[in-house]
Amino acid sequence: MRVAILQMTSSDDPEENLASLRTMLRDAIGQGAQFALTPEVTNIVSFSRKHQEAVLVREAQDLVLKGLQAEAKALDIWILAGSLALKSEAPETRFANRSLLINPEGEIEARYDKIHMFDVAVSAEETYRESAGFAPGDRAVLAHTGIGNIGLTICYDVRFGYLHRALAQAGAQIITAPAAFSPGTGPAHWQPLLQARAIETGCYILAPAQTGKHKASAGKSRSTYGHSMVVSPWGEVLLDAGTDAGVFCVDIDLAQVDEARRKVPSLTHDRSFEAPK
Ligand SMILES: O=C(O)CNC(=O)[C@H](CS)NC(=O)CCC(=O)C(=O)O
Repeated sequence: MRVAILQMTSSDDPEENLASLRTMLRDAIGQGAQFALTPEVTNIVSFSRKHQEAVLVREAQDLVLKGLQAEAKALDIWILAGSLALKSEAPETRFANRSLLINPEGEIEARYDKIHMFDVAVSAEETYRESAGFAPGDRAVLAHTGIGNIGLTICYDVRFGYLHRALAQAGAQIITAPAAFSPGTGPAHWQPLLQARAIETGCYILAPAQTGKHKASAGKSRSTYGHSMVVSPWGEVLLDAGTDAGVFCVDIDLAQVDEARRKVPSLTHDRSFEAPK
């Protein structure tokens, strides 16, 4: 199967982002892709709560999602909307950071709300408090599909290996890890974390990322690390997309999942042990 990783520099305008998605999806089809994946917060990168409140809507009303569903059907392709920022159902007033898997009929096969919130002070200049704006999910999601068993994760989740282990032990062959990784942590952490998750689980890791300097939104600008990746179940980096936006295709073969797990069956070697005191 050929997968297309759509590396983007999303702006704070969902319509503009949908327009560039349409162009990139045609490029992906031209390259023969059967599954296209977009980064975290594909529909909007903005640090302004006020702006997000003004433009974001609930899942059922979201035009980027509707647009992607129409494209999936028209182009006969699977699409992972890595994540969309969406309004939640009342009484929750924070947004949802939701990953949605769309099949070639344009139907939503699976949805996952990011579980781990990025509440981190990387440095004095670079701090994040995702849980102020987004409500965390509390359910791991594994989609059994015609193109494999796909476990959904988002960005900061990459640091929580127990989630990936649970997905793999439930049958995942592919784990998706869309991201808007921070420039402060990316250089040291992004690639080794993805490789570790691949090696521990024997899964393909597909990690489409936001990249570059995003247009200032309400006076606040933001940069993301880029370097979208595909990592094999053996832990080899099959794609490092660098820092330019674009469409990057890689062929994957799910037989490699069985092969990696046959060589090192660590997923089946869990032991229970007394907790440390
Ligand atoms: O705020 C939004 O618009 C959407 N959410 C994000 O971009 C989130 C929280 S700020 N980013 C991450 O999780 C980066 C994790 C990371 O960089 C690390 O683990 O080092």
